[in-house]
Amino acid sequence: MSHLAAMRCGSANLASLTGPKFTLLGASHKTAQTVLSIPSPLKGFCSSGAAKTSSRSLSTQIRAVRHLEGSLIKTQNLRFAVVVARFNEFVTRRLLEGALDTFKKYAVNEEDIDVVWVPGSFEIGIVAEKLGKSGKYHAVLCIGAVIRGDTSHYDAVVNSAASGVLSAGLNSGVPCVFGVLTCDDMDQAVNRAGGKAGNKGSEAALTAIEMASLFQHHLSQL
Ligand SMILES: Nc1c(NC[C@H](O)[C@H](O)[C@H](O)CO)[nH]c(=O)[nH]c1=O
Ligand SMILES: CC(=O)[C@@H](O)COP(=O)(O)O
Repeated sequence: MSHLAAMRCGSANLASLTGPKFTLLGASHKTAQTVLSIPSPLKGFCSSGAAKTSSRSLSTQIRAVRHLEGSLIKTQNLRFAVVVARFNEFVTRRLLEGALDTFKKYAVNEEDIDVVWVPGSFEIGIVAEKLGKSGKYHAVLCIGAVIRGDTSHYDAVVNSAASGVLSAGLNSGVPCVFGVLTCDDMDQAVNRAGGKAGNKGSEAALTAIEMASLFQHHLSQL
């Protein structure tokens, strides 16, 4: 069912709530129980001819809003690729360590993680896209550290890295997570790679787990 169809169906339900038979306040206890006991999140939510739906099926269509969210617990069968830029390796290695620690903490199997090194952040996108399209991974985590120099080179690398990771995700359909630091100086970078401001590699790994789980457990049948 498309989102549009779901929305149409949703408005049909809303309209029915104002009708004589289906006012919310007038709903019997029995009806409320019926609503709560609908088993599958998708099955029976919307039939093709919403306008022609019978009174009986309408009562089973009034239901709570569904919230779909990735789990940080069911991680055992999730596979990840990590693309890491070697440029500013002093920083990126620490980001990678943070990411691997987090994967371990959340029970991702070591053999389900592949780490791919690239020269710099500019090169991350093309590799992430290839890995995403391989069908071998549930998410691709991209790690790099871009630090401002004297010229506009910084902006070119930052923009390319961000749009490269974004495109990789959109083109492959596999979540590609942006764990690339964009810093004015080395201090800012070190602080975010296990220093005063935490470890952004670790945070990005958590995002990768949540997105992998969301896709695997909720979005794969759409
Ligand atoms: N200056 C930084 C770079 N520059 C290198 C580029 O990423 C790229 O490898 C080169 O232009 C060849 O295509 N990379 C970083 O990751 N961080 C930097 O601060
Ligand atoms: C972000 C960079 O690529 C950086 O190393 C470039 O430094 P510069 O602008 O001084 O050439």
